Amino acid sequence: MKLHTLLQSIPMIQLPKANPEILNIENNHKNVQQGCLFICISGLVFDGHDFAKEAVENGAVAIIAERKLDVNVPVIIVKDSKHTMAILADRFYNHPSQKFHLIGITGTNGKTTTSALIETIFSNDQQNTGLIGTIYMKIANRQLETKNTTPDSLVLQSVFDQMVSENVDAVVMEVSSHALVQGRVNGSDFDVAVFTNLTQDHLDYHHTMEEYRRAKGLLFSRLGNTYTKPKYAVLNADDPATKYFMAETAAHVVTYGIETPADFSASNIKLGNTGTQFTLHTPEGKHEVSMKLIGKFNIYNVLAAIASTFVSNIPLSTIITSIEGAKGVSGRFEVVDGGQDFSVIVDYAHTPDSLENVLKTVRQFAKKRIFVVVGCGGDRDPSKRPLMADVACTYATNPIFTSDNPRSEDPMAILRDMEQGVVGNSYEIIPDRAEAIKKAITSAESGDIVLIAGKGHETYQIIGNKVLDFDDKNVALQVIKER
Ligand SMILES: CC(=O)N[C@H]1[C@@H](OP(=O)(O)OP(=O)(O)OC[C@H]2O[C@@H](n3ccc(=O)[nH]c3=O)[C@H](O)[C@@H]2O)O[C@H](CO)[C@@H](O)[C@@H]1O[C@H](C)C(=O)N[C@@H](C)C(=O)N[C@H](CCC(=O)O)C(=O)O
Ligand SMILES: Nc1ncnc2c1ncn2[C@@H]1O[C@H](COP(=O)(O)OP(=O)(O)OP(=O)(O)O)[C@@H](O)[C@H]1O
Ligand SMILES: N[C@H](CCC[C@H](N)C(=O)O)C(=O)O
Ligand SMILES: [Mg+2]
Repeated sequence: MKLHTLLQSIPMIQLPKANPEILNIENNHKNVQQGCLFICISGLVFDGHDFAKEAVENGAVAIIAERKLDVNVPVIIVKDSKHTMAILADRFYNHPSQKFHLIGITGTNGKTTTSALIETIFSNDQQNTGLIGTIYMKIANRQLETKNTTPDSLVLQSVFDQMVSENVDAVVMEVSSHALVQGRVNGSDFDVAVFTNLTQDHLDYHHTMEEYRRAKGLLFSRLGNTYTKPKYAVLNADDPATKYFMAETAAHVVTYGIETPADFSASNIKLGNTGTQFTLHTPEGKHEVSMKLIGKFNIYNVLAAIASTFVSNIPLSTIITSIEGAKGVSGRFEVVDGGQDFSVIVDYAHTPDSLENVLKTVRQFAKKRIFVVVGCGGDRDPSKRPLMADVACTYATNPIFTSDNPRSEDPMAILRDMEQGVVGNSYEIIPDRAEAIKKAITSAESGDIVLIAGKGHETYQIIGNKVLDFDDKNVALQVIKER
């Protein structure tokens, strides 16, 4: 595409005389090749403007920047290069998200689980699907690795483009609050926006819960109806933030809930340790549902998935059959069975609310002791550390505090932050995660439960800037074998 054609999507800019063919767009100078448009982003760690010269040496034929640069290719000055990048990427790939049905999910917990359920429902409706989220991206039958839960706009639009090429009908994606603030999804044409819940996380980045809520709200405030294409905001009626999102959105509001009257709700809930039953209420009547997913929190995820696929015109019978057959997601309340006579569960709870939900669920079935192995991520919201430690001590009989991706922080300093939340309860500190898991599993006896929280599907432990192989499930299985 010619530079001038691409730049038509940006208002009030000074068009350069030169009009080179743009073969690709890049924001990391290391990836720049001949014919690229290089976009300078001032990030939190680096300033892309510092790499403009190297980008030109690598073959950049034009540059988008927020200030003048001394380079021998055209420089187009914009107010906000991150925002511009999203708009240009959408234009470069010819507006791919307008060519399929796009569902975006935001919320503190439950995004990955709900997106997996939605993807299963669309697949069972014989639709070709795409998925973008924490664990992986999927284009039809191809899986790709992800760096972020929501990729930056260049990666996102390029993946959307590949989805269009592979005739994908419906795409479900997790939309993180970081992504909304950083404009990673600007230019993406969502048809359905889903809200799971809002509880404390990421205050290192958003500072206050109000700011965090405002970030999540961007998914709904940018969603507006048009005559030809209705848009839906699927909101959790039981969460107080829903009132705020309702006021923000121009889309049709569809609600789900358990405690508060809603368009989609659940009653007669029976929570078991191998499955869950409930009566589902929908605008098309009520149905008995029996599913394998465990815990009240998963009823919320299921209701969100049911509501968003219902408004996407999937028959209710297909939706219910899919929910009843759904197996759950890797590292989310995943049972580790090495033939032992006590339960071992690996779960991705890494916020106070998710840890509380999952421990409350475990308590409902616990006959004897509950061991919980838990840590808190380094370079992430430090204010959740004492809260998570308090939750662990409140609901588990044998809490063991350990490390969970300490990153650049001293693991002991993170553990000391956790200890601040504990008053009077006993706990153990074992900084080495493998040792902590070993201690819990070797101490457990028949009828006990061991919950290993925080890393779920992750296959690494980040210590300093080293990414070491580490998998809670494998470590647990190994210890069970050696017992
Ligand atoms: C704090 C944060 O969100 N950072 C994100 C942000 O990075 P940044 O703006 O700081 O970028 P930077 O590294 O300073 O680089 C600035 C510019 O210089 C360029 N550069 C940099 C170095 C170089 O040698 N050459 C070069 O050209 C970079 O390509 C970039 O364009 O933009 C990048 C691209 O979108 C993200 O990958 C990066 O995520 C980092 C890795 C991260 O850890 N983010 C986490 C907190 C995050 O985003 N999490 C949410 C999930 C939360 C949840 O699920 O609850 C997510 O969506 O993943
Ligand atoms: N609806 C829910 N409400 C509260 N907690 C939940 C809910 N669903 C899942 N959880 C808990 O949160 C953990 C993470 O779930 P999931 O991966 O689906 O959320 P996520 O929003 O994608 O998280 P992340 O933002 O880290 O990617 C689960 O392992 C479980 O402990
Ligand atoms: N999306 C979350 C994942 C946290 C997972 C936990 N294992 C950690 O490293 O803190 C985050 O980036 O905060
Ligand atoms: Mg996720």
